[in-house]
Amino acid sequence: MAIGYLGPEGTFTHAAARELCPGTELVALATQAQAIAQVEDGTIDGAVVPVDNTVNGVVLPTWDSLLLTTESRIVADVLVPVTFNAYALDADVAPEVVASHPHALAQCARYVGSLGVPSRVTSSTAEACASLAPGEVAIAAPVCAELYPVATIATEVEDGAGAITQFGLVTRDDVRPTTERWTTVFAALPERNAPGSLAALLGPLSALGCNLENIVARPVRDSVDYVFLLFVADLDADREAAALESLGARCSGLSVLGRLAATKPSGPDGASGVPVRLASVGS
Ligand SMILES: O=C(O)C(=O)C[C@]1(C(=O)O)C=C[C@@H](O)C=C1
Repeated sequence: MAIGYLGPEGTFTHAAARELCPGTELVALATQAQAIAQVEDGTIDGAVVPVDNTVNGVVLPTWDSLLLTTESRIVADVLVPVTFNAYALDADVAPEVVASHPHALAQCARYVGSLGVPSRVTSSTAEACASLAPGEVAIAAPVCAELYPVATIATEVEDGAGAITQFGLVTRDDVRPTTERWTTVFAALPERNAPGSLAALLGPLSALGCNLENIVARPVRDSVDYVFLLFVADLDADREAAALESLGARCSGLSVLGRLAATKPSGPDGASGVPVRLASVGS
């Protein structure tokens, strides 16, 4: 059993993979696109990928990669609190460049701006530490202080405390999480050439008592069409079946990209999925 993750060691995805798949062989890969493609073609048994972040929203490269698959879907998930430190090879560094994953640079925009130097985008936060050059500052997880030969020059450099990233386990098995309630992610291609086709697709969901929590439009490759990612929350099995039937009758293509547990333990205060997101937005 081998599970891929966005490497190298010390990424937030690595932490999520250890939580979701304890005792399993973990394989470091360069991108989540590569990880999902390797699940799809059977090279690996599963992959852990970021799906949503309380600051940056849905993680588009993950969903765009899932849209290219036919067998793979998200079968389990976990929330990981995200906090960043700044590292350099030398504690007395005069910063010339700041390096990290684009999501990390965005979540630490104030600190990054205060350095007043150009950014170097890396494939992950830990990769910034692994490839750190003299004169560079890397932004990465606290655990990187133990994994890489770096000096910590600042801690908790994120703009706002309490950010959380949700990670999903992608496999080819259609195994539901052991919960009664979950958010199902449907990819639906409505019949677009008629006025009101999107409203016709979505309207019946409310009559079925389904909570449409989020909707994201993504372009369909090699076409002028868009596919809509529908995050429908608080579904039990019956309601999910009814939602599938209703959507299927009103669109030209439909697939289930995965199920995310609506309520799960995690976060420093033991708070749960959706309520955490709402609480952090409101506070
Ligand atoms: O670079 C990492 O450490 C990752 O696991 C990726 C990732 C992301 O894609 O959002 C995960 C969590 C953080 O929000 C920053 C980066």
